[in-house]
Amino acid sequence: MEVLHLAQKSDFSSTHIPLPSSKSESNRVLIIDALTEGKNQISNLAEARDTQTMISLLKKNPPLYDVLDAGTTMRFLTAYASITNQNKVMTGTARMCERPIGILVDALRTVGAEIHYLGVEGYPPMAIHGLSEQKSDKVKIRGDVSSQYISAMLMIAPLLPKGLEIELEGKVGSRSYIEMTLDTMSQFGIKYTWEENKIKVATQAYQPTTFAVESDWSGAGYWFSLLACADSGELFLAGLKENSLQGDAKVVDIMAQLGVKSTFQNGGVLLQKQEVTGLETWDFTHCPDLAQTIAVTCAILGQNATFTGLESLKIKETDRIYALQQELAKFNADLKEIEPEVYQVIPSVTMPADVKIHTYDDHRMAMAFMPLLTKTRVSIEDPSVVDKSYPSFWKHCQLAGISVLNQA
Ligand SMILES: O=C(O)C1=C[C@@H](OP(=O)(O)O)[C@@H](O)[C@H](O)C1
Ligand SMILES: C=C(OP(=O)(O)O)C(=O)O
Repeated sequence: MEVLHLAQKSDFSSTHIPLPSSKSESNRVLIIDALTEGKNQISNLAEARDTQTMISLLKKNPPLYDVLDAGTTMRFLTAYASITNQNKVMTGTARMCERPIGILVDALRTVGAEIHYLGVEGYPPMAIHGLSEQKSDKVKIRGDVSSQYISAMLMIAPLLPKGLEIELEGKVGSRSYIEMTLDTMSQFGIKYTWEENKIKVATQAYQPTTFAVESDWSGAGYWFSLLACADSGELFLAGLKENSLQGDAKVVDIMAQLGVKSTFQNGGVLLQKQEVTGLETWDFTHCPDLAQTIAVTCAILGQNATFTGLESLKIKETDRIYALQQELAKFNADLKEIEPEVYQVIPSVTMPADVKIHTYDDHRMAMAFMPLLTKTRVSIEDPSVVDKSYPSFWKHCQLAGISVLNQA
């Protein structure tokens, strides 16, 4: 297995990081663009594998949509293939076939799509035979498993002959991603209402528009974390906006408590060190992709923070709770469940002279543990795992002056 060695370093003076674009925004505009038959001017699409897979599947339109490990690509294309009345087989990596999709399939079947499971009920692979007639204009979707099912239904809603009312049932997680979907749809001229737990979208046409994808706030988080853990320095993150569509922009507020000051300027954010005030508790329900980043930062900084809202982490690229516990233990830290669904970060008291991080086929495991290099020598197994969202991540580490040594 390939392993990357990162030398210890703790000063990052004036580095400019040309962040990659957001894969979440990219995958939404690609679906909307396909539904408006490509009359839009879209720029800054993500280099992320999840987005490149979406581009290639939409362009080549093969009978088998193999999305690899991309959750949004799987969920959004399942709805897209249904509304465009195509016969498709949807599949992905072994892990993708363990990530549930039954809630979306049930919603699509309710509106009239014909979908069959080819393996285990409720999970990919599935065969889609399209949606020839709309059976219902109302669906109920539980909100506590994945918001991607709701986003997928929302993006096809304007094209349904009778429009769609989605009733969100129970607790709604990753709400910021539903808002991102609706905000993006608005930019393409779509009107909707969201009152209490009902979102209504009438039949209407997407209007061609110009859309520039913003840099990725989830990817930005690793640089905030690096500076939080460093002794000194300054980093500039390019292409981030103060009024972002992305919920992970919350990292600004979290990191303000963990010693990083953010100043929006020159089309990006300047990060500077400031005093750590301490992060006591944080609810990650609406920004789950920041959880690994903040857990590792707290473990390194000696912060006993309490985390909630981690329920969805177990069904992502890997079981991220288990993966975090295993890897934090390598430098004597932990993420301990102190009561059901309440976790406490137990920080490291003694740091080994080197730590080897296993990455569990999860890009965020590789990137979240990178800041450990401020305290010790780090090696990262299977470093190309970052390609899912941030293929230039290790090059950007080199830009920051980190010595990165690749070994087979
Ligand atoms: O809609 C999106 O772009 C995403 C929604 C979130 O997933 P869940 O809704 O499954 O939590 C997030 O974790 C994922 O990285 C991207
Ligand atoms: C969970 C993620 O992605 P997805 O669900 O789209 O595979 C992620 O990028 O952290």
